[in-house]
Amino acid sequence: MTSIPTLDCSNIAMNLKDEEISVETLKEFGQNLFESFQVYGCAVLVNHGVCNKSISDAWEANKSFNSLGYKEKMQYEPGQVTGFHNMHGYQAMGKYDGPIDIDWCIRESFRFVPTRAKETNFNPDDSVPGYTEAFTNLWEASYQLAKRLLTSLTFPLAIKNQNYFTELFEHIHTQGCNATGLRGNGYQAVPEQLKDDKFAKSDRFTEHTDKGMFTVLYQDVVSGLQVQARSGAYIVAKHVPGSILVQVGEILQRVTADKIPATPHKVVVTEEQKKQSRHSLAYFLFPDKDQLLTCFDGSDTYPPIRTTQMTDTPDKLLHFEKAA
Ligand SMILES: O=C(O)CCC(=O)C(=O)O
Ligand SMILES: [Fe+2]
Repeated sequence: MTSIPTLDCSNIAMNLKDEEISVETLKEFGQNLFESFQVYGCAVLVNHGVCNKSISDAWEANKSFNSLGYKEKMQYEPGQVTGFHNMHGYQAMGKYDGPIDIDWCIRESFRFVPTRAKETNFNPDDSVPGYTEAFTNLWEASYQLAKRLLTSLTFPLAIKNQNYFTELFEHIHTQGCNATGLRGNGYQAVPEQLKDDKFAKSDRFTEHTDKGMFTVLYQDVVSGLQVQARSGAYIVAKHVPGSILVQVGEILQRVTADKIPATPHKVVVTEEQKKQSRHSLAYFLFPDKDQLLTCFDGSDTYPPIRTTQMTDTPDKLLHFEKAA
């Protein structure tokens, strides 16, 4: 069975400063990343130089948070918020509310936005000491990686300005201006009493495309993620120790006028995996909330739209209305 290409990032790794990487090196990497996106919609990155401790600290914080009781987690649920960029906190999705008295949901997540963390009470440090610091660190490390990858993608698209994409999130560190978040996902093991329940038999995460520019995903040894290649076939995203998976989001598809299409993916579960919980960390990079998104090639493949129109309109079809 085909597998997702593994890209060796040693030459562009995060322990290297920008000035230590030649244009030729970045160009070659960008071409490989682009080709992987073209065929598979994603790429597995190894030797990326994102600090192991940042990954493991956030990983442990996420696991500890997911293992808390439902009532405790709900203290960090922000309720209704105005605007996606303000969404920071816990969300239980697919909560079981059948005849058996049990606290169980298919997927739960904590969406962490550092600038929001500074101004809200929805930070779980009382329950998981060090949570905010760990999530802030991995959020920042993922941002640095994402910037380098986006700079490399300007070459295969023949964009002269190497900062073309990175200029879309100049206000990423300013409160209230940007929705970029690190989401800690948790999929609980299916309780024995629910094993024949229709609800408990469904996928852990139904097929979807992510909305952002792209997603930087830190995966579990408990697999289940499948990614749709451009051929239409679903490919199993195996866990490669120490690796990072990058996937294309809807906004990158839009601004590249379909040159890099968004990647459908889902998380399925086998009978064996149902006995195990699963965790993942997904970093979603968004342009600034008021940024006007236009097609990079000046074409009118899609009409200009602001980031908030993409993030705050639930109907995905609207996002992909072609220009008349
Ligand atoms: O858990 C995973 O591996 C995938 C998560 C995902 O697709 C998402 O958070 O959007
Ligand atoms: Fe996703």
